[in-house]
Amino acid sequence: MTYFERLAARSREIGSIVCVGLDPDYRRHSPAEAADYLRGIIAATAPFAAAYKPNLAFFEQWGIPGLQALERVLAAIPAGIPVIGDAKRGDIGSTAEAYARALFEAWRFDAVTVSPYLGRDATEPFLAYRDRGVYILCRTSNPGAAEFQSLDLSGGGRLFERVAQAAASWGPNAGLVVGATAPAELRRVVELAPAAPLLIPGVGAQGGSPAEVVQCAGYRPGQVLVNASRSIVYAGADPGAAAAAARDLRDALRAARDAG
Ligand SMILES: O=C(O)c1cc(=O)[nH]c(=O)n1[C@@H]1O[C@H](COP(=O)(O)O)[C@@H](O)[C@H]1O
Repeated sequence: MTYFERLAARSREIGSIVCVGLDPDYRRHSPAEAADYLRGIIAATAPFAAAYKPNLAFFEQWGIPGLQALERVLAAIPAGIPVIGDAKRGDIGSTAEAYARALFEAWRFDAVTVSPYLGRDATEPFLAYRDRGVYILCRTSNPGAAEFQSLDLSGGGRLFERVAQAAASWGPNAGLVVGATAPAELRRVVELAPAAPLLIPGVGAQGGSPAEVVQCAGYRPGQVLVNASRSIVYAGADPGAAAAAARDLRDALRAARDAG
């Protein structure tokens, strides 16, 4: 089975399109404590998690002990729950090959995030792993996202629109990252690339609306995956609060589906 088939199966099995982001805050823990803490979060949130998404930066910030923590976190994720390695890589082909080997073979992620900025050849080493998923940054969730991504390409639409059209045709295992904080752009991406699977971060701490996400992108297991990190992992004092936050997000997305 491909990554997107596995994700769809997991999403349907548990009735959730929630991705739980695993981004430890260095101010709160040592790397070893972070691993213990996140293992507790995983145990508590697994019933609601269609996927997990550790962002590598939050582990790399500690150096080697952080990578050891990541190894322990990944080992705690139950088999059958896909894991996205959020690394946002992008480089010339030979370097991209090394990145792809690192993420898919050494770390064994089911999917990764990559930047389209270097062009198709730089994403091919990732897309060559046909059973894995490759989410290409299209319209990000940050306040300055429009600075480049919304630039008009004289007659060719805006840059993120071009990325949506191009990346969607790069291979059956290519998906797009579109932030929940930009609902109009999300709707436009779905118009331009209706078959492209979407990873949608930006609800929770960044303020995006789960209901708007479903209104713009639909509720499509495997094709639409909505990530929240801080608002789940640090929802409260114990893993029970994280479980409640993940469940609430699952329910908000379902309610939007049922209302539509
Ligand atoms: O690729 C991503 O996942 C990503 C893309 C984007 O446009 N915005 C975005 O927030 N992310 C990541 O999604 C996570 C969001 O975290 P919270 O804001 O804590 O929910 C972080 O790991 C971000 O790096």
